[in-house]
Amino acid sequence: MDVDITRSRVHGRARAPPSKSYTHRAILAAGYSDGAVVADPLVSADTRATMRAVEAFGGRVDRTDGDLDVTGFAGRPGVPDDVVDCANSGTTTRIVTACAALADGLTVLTGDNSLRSRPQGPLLDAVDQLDGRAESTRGNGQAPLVVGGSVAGGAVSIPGDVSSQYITALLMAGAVTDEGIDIDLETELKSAPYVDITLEVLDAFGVEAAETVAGYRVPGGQQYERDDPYPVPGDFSSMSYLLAAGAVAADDGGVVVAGAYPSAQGDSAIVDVLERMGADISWDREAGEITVRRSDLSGVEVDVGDTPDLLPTIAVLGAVADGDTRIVNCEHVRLKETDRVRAMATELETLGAAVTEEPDTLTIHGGESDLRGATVAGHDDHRIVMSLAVAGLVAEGTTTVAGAGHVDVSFPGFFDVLYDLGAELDEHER
Ligand SMILES: O=C(O)C1=C[C@@H](OP(=O)(O)O)[C@@H](O)[C@H](O)C1
Ligand SMILES: C=C(OP(=O)(O)O)C(=O)O
Repeated sequence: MDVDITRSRVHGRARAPPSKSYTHRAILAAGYSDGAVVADPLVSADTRATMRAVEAFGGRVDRTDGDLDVTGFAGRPGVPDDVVDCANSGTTTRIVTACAALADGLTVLTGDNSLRSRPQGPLLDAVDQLDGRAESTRGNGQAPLVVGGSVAGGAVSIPGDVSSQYITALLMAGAVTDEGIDIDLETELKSAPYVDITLEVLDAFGVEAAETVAGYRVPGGQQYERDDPYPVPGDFSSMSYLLAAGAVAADDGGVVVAGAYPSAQGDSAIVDVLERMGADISWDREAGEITVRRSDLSGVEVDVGDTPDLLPTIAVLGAVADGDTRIVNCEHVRLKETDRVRAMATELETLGAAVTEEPDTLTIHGGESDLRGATVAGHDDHRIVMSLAVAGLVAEGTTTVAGAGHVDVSFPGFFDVLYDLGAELDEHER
């Protein structure tokens, strides 16, 4: 599917979808337990991959009244009957790899083209250090993967600058090993708030884990337990597109985004970034509502070490702002569904923006008058698609975003929400 977006104004109220990161963790935590209910989950292509994995390990996931009723495998994942398809989801691949290392037999994991080009080597190496078996079938550190080995716990040393999901995966699996897992970080940890989300979800399921001087430690022999339904908060990465749309294209009362309660999500930093750029934005934390009105934006420097998923949104804001926006510490953002630094540089240039790309920095030399509608590639990446759709609201004429259906990965209904806010858009098959 492609989407044509014509320059238009937006206003009104929208609700953020539930958090993808919390939903993945809650589904797997419930899988590690006897069973639990995940309330108000994100049901999207990525979280469906995690549901499939829990079922492959012997659990069951039923949808009841919008909740997920998960029957768990009680800390003992079975050997799947078939290959586990992680589709486009890096999170699923990592948390399922560590879970598969507990099973008494082998699991084969694969996914789509993008997923099969993402780095898994450090996690495979960690499983190896724990005396498990973890191999890339092509020997290139990428999926398809073969994993197993009844890992009993131990100590691992792992880089922190490739993906925090390796740490999340080891902490979640380590709790049900005999010995627990000690994680020694070889480098600075990127995307660190995502490990905080993991610790929060573990705690909510009665599992203890903590930061140490060298990294993290999770004691073994624990049980995941949760009596009350686990409530998933709203997703700040998804909110970033709606807030950006309000900041660059709102009229009347602006855009109000509901479901914005404080949580461990680093991506709530989008509020601070917009404020620093000069946006008229206010966050009522108790009501869980953020209101943003259109204002003149100025370029700023943003370090995305903790918040890689905000890069496409900030890049578009930078293209509309006056002056330079420097997005620094972004090398790990090249390891996502696509190389998002390169993709945003390419597509913003197609729309007429001036951009300088360096290995670890993306600089956008902004100015709204420069953006002109054009056909841009979505790079089969939900975040590239959604951020370019926001650019389409301000680019002169019509912008066509190709491959727009990928929003299903994290924000199904994104274009309906944008349309309801008043965006002039047309979805069509190619
Ligand atoms: O754990 C998570 O839920 C995520 C961690 C981040 O990845 P990295 O840790 O690989 O940077 C982020 O980009 C991804 O969208 C979700
Ligand atoms: C990178 C992302 O997710 P994952 O790593 O789970 O594919 C994302 O949602 O932007």
